[in-house]
Amino acid sequence: MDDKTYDVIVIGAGPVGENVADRVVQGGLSAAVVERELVGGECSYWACMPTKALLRSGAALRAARQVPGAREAVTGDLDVAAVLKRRDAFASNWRDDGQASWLEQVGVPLYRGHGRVSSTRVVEVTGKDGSTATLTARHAVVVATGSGALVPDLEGLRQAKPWTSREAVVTGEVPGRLAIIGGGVVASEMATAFAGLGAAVTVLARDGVLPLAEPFAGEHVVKSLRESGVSVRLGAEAASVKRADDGTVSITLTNGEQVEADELLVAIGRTPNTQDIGLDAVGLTPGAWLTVDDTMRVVGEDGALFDDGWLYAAGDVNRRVLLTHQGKYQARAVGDVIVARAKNGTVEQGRWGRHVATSDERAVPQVVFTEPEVASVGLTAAAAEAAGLRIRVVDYDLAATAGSSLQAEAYRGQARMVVDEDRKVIVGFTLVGPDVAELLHAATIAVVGEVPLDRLWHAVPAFPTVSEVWLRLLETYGR
Ligand SMILES: Cc1cc2nc3c(=O)[nH]c(=O)nc-3n(C[C@H](O)[C@H](O)[C@H](O)COP(=O)(O)OP(=O)(O)OC[C@H]3O[C@@H](n4cnc5c(N)ncnc54)[C@H](O)[C@@H]3O)c2cc1C
Ligand SMILES: NC(=O)c1ccc[n+]([C@@H]2O[C@H](COP(=O)([O-])OP(=O)(O)OC[C@H]3O[C@@H](n4cnc5c(N)ncnc54)[C@H](O)[C@@H]3O)[C@@H](O)[C@H]2O)c1
Repeated sequence: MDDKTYDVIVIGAGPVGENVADRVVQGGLSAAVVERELVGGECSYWACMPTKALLRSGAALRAARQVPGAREAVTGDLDVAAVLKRRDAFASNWRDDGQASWLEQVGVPLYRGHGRVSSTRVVEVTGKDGSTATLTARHAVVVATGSGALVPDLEGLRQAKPWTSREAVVTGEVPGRLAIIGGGVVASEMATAFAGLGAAVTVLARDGVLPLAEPFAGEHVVKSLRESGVSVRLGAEAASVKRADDGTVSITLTNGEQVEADELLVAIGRTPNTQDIGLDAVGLTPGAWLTVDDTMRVVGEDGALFDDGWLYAAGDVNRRVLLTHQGKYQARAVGDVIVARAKNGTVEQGRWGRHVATSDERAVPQVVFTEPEVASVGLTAAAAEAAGLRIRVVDYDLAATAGSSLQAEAYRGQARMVVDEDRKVIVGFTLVGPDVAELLHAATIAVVGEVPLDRLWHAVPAFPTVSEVWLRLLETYGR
């Protein structure tokens, strides 16, 4: 490999890193990207895309079974081999040719290898063949190295070789019995997917299911998982794990009970990929999340700007929001602000300015692709109260709209809007129900746009759609 100088060096070509580089180049600077694995990162090959492919066939089957006429046409269960094949295709068969050639097209050189910061604005790249390159940045280095699965220090757990989300996502076989430690997003989605694929699933949800969402979201998901045969053990905490010679995994709970399974998935959150990226070489702490200011520049433990501001961190690694779309939103802001600073342009860093990721604070949309789906944006009622807002909570039964009754028999769901009473705007919105994912963006626009409730009365939902819930919520709130 050769030694080169670029305006910007990005470490990590996940969804965030590749977008930072693209934006920088669009702004007229040069950028290079360093990637140790596959261009496209976790999201493309081990997370968003393949997991949603694993979930979609089951959702389509359930939807057909809920509509008379279609129901009669469905005679069998999921074709597991076909589902896994579709999953493989959505993970591009774990080949990154497509995304690597996109980088080439947009004019971003790719350095394949492990990147480490070695000194101010300098990144050393070590290729798999041991070759090295020294890349120097004129303006900025952006760390976009993402995160990996967190595996806790539980007695016997590592020796039992548990699955993390990666092994669950790539599996070629559906285990007969799958136990899951965790009750968050990964645990809920993978319980839904593997139950649909025929596994007997046990969820050990120490802190409940989807504890950060509105409480009714977790309740709906638990009810539905249980109806599909999943054993959901709320409050159950694993104390130790042992894998027997025949492959059986035994999980001993803190109350002494035992749960047996053929595979164990650990899904309790993420850890930053900062252990071995040279942070120690510049006086930062390896293995820690990188804290940033509003323009994604790394700050020290005291909150002061790190050095002269040459080091940025975007995406999972800065822990602001661990979601692809928010990371890419940060990437657009970071790419643009680096260009602005390099050209001595104006930095728009006020609230909702071009160079800051204001939505990260209170307007993050997320869809959990469980059955039913959970789609939310902004603050839950509890979070809004904790933030000191004077709120009113408005709930509506999603099944009571004409659109939902047409969509499916025995449709179950709920909607909640959280209104800031002082400003009469929506600060949080949650929808739970089949196929609510595509309803979310209207709520995101209402929250980000801080659209006054008075004006929302003029946004008339089409009849007969599930979106009519917007009108029902306003009517419930009163005019
Ligand atoms: C199972 C699962 C499902 C998910 N589903 C969704 C979803 O449906 N929707 C959603 O929005 N989010 C989802 N997420 C979250 C999403 O995957 C992440 O938020 C997103 O991938 C973060 O992007 P990133 O670019 O910051 O990091 P990553 O995608 O982790 O990419 C980081 C890249 O940096 C590379 N890298 C790391 N260290 C180095 C180094 N030293 N040198 C060179 N390269 C390096 C890595 O190889 C990787 O390619 C899911 C996560 C999981 C685990
Ligand atoms: N559809 C999506 O948007 C999607 C899908 C999957 C993952 N993701 C993202 O990926 C990230 C990781 O997901 P995740 O589910 O691993 O993390 P998470 O933070 O969503 O959930 C982890 C859960 O594990 C529990 N927990 C923590 N420590 C534990 C312990 N020692 N024992 C038992 N339970 C414990 C927590 O209370 C929490 O409920 C999340 O930030 C999520 O947003 C998003």
